[in-house]
Amino acid sequence: MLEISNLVKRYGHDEAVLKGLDLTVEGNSVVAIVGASGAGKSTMLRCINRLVEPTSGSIKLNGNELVKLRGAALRRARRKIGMVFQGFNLIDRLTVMENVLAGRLGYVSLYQAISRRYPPADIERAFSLMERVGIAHYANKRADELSGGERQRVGVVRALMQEPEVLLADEPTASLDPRTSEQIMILLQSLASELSLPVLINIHNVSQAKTYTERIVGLRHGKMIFDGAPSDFNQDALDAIYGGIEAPEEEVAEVPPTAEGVSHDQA
Ligand SMILES: Nc1ncnc2c1ncn2[C@@H]1O[C@H](COP(=O)(O)OP(=O)(O)OP(=O)(O)O)[C@@H](O)[C@H]1O
Repeated sequence: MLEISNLVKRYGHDEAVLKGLDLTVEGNSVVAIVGASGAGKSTMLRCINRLVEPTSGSIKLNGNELVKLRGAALRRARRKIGMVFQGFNLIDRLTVMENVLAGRLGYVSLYQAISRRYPPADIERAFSLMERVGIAHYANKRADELSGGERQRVGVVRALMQEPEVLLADEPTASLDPRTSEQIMILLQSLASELSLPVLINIHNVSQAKTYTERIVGLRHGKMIFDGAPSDFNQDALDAIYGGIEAPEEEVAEVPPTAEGVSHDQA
């Protein structure tokens, strides 16, 4: 379980970007974080894995306070936080398997990593996860030979190799075409349930948030102004979050796409 209490982040002397956020996410839940550009979505995710230092507040993962951790304790805690990125963050010249095994870097010794002598259990886990997401046949391909959707599956498997207790996804579908985006959202949804993993997804596409997550958190100027079920995310909520700032283009569609129209083959 992830418990965020009164989280504040101020960059330098500027106005706070996060103004006292409270959010609790249980295992299995897929939560979409929506909000206009600059609302603080990425800052919030980055505070959780401490890529950004929170100014104050508390972030607990399964009871362990993350905010005060330093050095080795912070590195150990970070292993439990998987991250999936918009731009995939793969090493292009390495194979899919090598990229996936990079998810174990927090666990193996420097010697094992440099000599690529990962324990057999890591290799087995890598294959089984790659099979699960449909990329096992690409194990020896260079990462830059894959399509965007395949590359994001590599990114997801690499994050899962960490045996995370929470998965954070920062705009994981923003670089993908609509159909591939939907497949990745379905994959994240299924994995959350299979692995009892809380998943937080920063997403601009409100239609996808409504279709593929079970809870939407809306930020505006660093404050949470909506927290509820997708069915309650109505025009008033949209106006409150985006009113006067921007109209997310996907909301032009009157009817959000439903899961029925999407292939579940690879989910
Ligand atoms: N390293 C930084 N130093 C100073 N200000 C920053 C830094 N990172 C982000 N900000 C500011 O914090 C605010 C929130 O940014 P953040 O990236 O968290 O928003 P966001 O909701 O994720 O936006 P987007 O959807 O465009 O990614 C913005 O005003 C941004 O300029």
